[in-house]
Amino acid sequence: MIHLKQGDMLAQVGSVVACLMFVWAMFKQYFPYELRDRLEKYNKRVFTFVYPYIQIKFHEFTGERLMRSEAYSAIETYLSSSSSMQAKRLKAEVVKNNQALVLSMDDHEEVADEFKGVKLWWVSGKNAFKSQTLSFYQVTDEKRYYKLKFHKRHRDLIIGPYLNHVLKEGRALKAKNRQRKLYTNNGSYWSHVVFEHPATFKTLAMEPEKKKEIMDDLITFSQSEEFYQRIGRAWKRGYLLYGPPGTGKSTMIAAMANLLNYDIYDLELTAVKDNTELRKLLIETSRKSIVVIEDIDCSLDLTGQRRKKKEEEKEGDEKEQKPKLPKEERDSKNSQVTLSGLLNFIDGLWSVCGGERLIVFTTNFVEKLDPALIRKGRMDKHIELSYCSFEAFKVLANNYLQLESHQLFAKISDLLGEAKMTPADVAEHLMPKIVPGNAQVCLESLIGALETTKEKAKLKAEKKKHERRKHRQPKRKQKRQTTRP
Ligand SMILES: Nc1ncnc2c1ncn2[C@@H]1O[C@H](COP(=O)(O)OP(=O)(O)OP(=O)(O)O)[C@@H](O)[C@H]1O
Ligand SMILES: [Mg+2]
Repeated sequence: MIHLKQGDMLAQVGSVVACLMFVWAMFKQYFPYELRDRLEKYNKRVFTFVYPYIQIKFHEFTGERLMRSEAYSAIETYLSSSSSMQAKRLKAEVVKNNQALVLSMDDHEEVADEFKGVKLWWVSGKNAFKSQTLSFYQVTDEKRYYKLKFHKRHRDLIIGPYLNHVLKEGRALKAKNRQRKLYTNNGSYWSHVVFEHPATFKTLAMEPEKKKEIMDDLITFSQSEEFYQRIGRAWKRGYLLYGPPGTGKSTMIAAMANLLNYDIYDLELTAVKDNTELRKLLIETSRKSIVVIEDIDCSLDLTGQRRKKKEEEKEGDEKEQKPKLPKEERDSKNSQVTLSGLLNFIDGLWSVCGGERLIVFTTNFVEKLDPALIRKGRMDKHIELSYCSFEAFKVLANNYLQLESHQLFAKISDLLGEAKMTPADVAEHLMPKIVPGNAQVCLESLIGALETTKEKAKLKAEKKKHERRKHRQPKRKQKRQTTRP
C-alpha cells in the first residue's frame, strides 16, 4: 500500500464540482424551460468529465435494526495493516484477551491502496447528528463510514475482484485476531465465555496416523470454500465421535477449535423448546463455528420420534381423508425438537447462512443412534475414540512426564494390549503426585493399575463363562426329559 496526496486533490475537485451543482440546482428555475432541459442533459456529462471518479460508501450500521455491518468491520480490519503505516492519527484496540494490539485509522484520515496496478483511496469519515431523545446532556449520534474512491475506468475490477479481496482478507485477519468463544444455550439464547481450552492435536493421545488423517481432513475442509461453492453444497462437515467415557471426545472438539480457530457452540438440545427455537439458535452461530451436541443419544428421544412419526403416518394412511387439525393445534402438539427438525437443519439450513461450519455429535453408544442421523453426507466422518493404545500412551507420557522412552515402557506396552484402560484413567496415574516429576513412581503406579484391571477382566470373563454354562445345563436336562418316552 502507498500513500498519495492525489486523494486530497480529488476531494477538492469533487467539492468544487459539488458547489457548481448546488448553484445550478438553485438557479435552474430562472432559465427558460427548453434551455434548462438541454443544460440538464449536458450537466451530467460535464460532471463525469471533470470528476471521473466513483465513490462507494460503507456505513458502520446498516438495516432497519442498525446492525453493525460485516463489510465495514472487514474493511476496518483490512485497512488496519496499511493505516498503521500511512495514517497520522490512529485508533488502538486490544484484542485476543489483552495479548495483541490492533491499530486502525482515526476519523477523517485517508490511506491509499493498490490492486493489480490500479490505485485507489480509502477515507474514514463520520456524520454527527443531534439525538432526538430528551436529555439534560446533549447527546450526539455518530455514524461512521469508509469511502472508497477510484477512477471510473476501473469500475469492474474494483467492484468485483478488489472488494472481494478486501472482504476476504479482512475476515481472515479478524478471525486470526479475535478472541474465540464458547457458547452455551439457555433455552433459545446463547451466552458465552472466552474459550481458552489448552487441548491441541499435539497433546491428544491417539495413534499418529489416525491423528494426521483427522487433521488433514479438517484443514482440507477449512480451505475448500471454492470447492463447496463449485459443487453447490453448503460449506459444512459433520463429525461423529464415539467411544467409551474418558477416551477424549470432548478433548478432541477443543483441539479441533484450536486448530481451525473456530468458536464452539455447545448446543443443549433438551433446553430447546421446539424446531423453531432450534432454527433460531443455529442461524445465530458465527461464520466459523463448531456446533456440538454432546451425548446425542441422551439429548432427546431422537431415535424413537422418527419411528413414532412413521407409525403415525401409517395410521394416517389407513384412516384416509380424516379432517386436518387447525395449524396452531398441530404445532402445539409437535412443540419439541424432532429428529426431522434436526435433520432438516443439518441438510438445508446452513446452505443459506454462508461461512464454514462443523457439526459434531458425540455418543458413548453409537449403535443406539438412528442410522438416518449418522449416514454419510450428514455425519461425513465417523471417528472411534477407544481405550488407550501404546502409541496413545506415549503421547501422554510425553505430555505429563516429558518422557520419550523408559525401561518400563515395554511392560506397559504388553499390559495395554491385555487390559482396557481409557486415556483419562492412564493420565490420572501419570500426574506426579508423590514426588513431582518422579516418572518411575508414576509408571509403576500405572503398571499396578493395569495389572489390577487385567485381573478383574479375567475374573469377570470366568464368571460370565460359568454363568453361561449354568444357564445351559437346566435347558439340556429339560430337553432330555421331554424327549424320553
Ligand atoms: N485421547 C486423549 N488425549 C489426551 N487426554 C485425554 C484423552 N482422553 C481423555 N483425556 C483426558 O481425560 C479427560 C476426560 O476426557 P474427555 O472429557 O475428553 O472424555 P470424553 O470422551 O469426552 O468422555 P465422556 O464420554 O464422558 O464425555 C480429559 O480432561 C483429558 O485430560
Ligand atoms: Mg465428553
